[in-house]
Amino acid sequence: MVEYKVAFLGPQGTFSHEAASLVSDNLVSYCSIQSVMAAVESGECVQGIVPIENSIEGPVNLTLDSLIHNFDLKIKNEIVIPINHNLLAARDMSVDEVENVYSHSQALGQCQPYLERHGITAHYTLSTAAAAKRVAETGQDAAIGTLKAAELYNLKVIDTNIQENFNNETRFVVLDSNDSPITGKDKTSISFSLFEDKPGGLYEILSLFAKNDINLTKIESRPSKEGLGHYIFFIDLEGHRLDDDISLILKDLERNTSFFKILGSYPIFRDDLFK
Ligand SMILES: O=C(O)C(=O)C[C@]1(C(=O)O)C=C[C@@H](O)C=C1
Repeated sequence: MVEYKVAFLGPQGTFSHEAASLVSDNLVSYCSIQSVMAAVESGECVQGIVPIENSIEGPVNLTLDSLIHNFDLKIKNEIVIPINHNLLAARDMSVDEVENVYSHSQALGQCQPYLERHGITAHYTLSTAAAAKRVAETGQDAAIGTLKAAELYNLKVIDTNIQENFNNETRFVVLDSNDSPITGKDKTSISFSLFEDKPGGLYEILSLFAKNDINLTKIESRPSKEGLGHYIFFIDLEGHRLDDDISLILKDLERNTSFFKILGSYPIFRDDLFK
């Protein structure tokens, strides 16, 4: 456990809080993903924990976009935790009495079939715990959130495990001003844009990894915000940016792309990493 301050998406009782608790006891809550990142960039906190992807809903776009366009932070670690969603309300009621539910967009997405089945209307909040807090304060409607949030905000648990499937996991990243040294079991996250839209453009880049037997664990694209048809690609690969073969490929990639940013090298998540 580290002593320095670590920022997380709050308030208390979010899934980000659960992930951040694995890293530190000295946690500070912020109300948005951008304010977590700003706290690390300004030095207010040494590290920040933000969600980056979910096994049902996919990428957390705000995290990807902010890492590219707004902040210069490095990924120091990844944390994967199982996500079980619960329906919470201020009083005991049956699911069929619930008409409106509040939660984070990712959580609402992960529970969408359940909400549809019960005819419940979804409303967004900045986090699951912000929704729980709102329901506790107004005494109205329901929230989707953690059991910890039910305990903290004194809410009744109306239903449990309401997500679409039982293998729901979210991957969080620990952001810092530096990434991690080589451990031998690492991953590297990079992002880049192609010079031009031409046949085989992305294939040429990907073939650099294939030829060197480097396994890619994720590929994603986001609009570059320069107009339709312009994209930024995000790739996670196995290995460290300082490994000999990977550092050569990354240099080659930098020369052959119009935009290139290394988001960081970090140990591949294992359950025992933070114990
Ligand atoms: O609102 C929370 O509890 C969060 O920590 C955010 C978040 C996310 O953005 O993905 C984290 C995990 C779950 O996937 C749902 C919501």
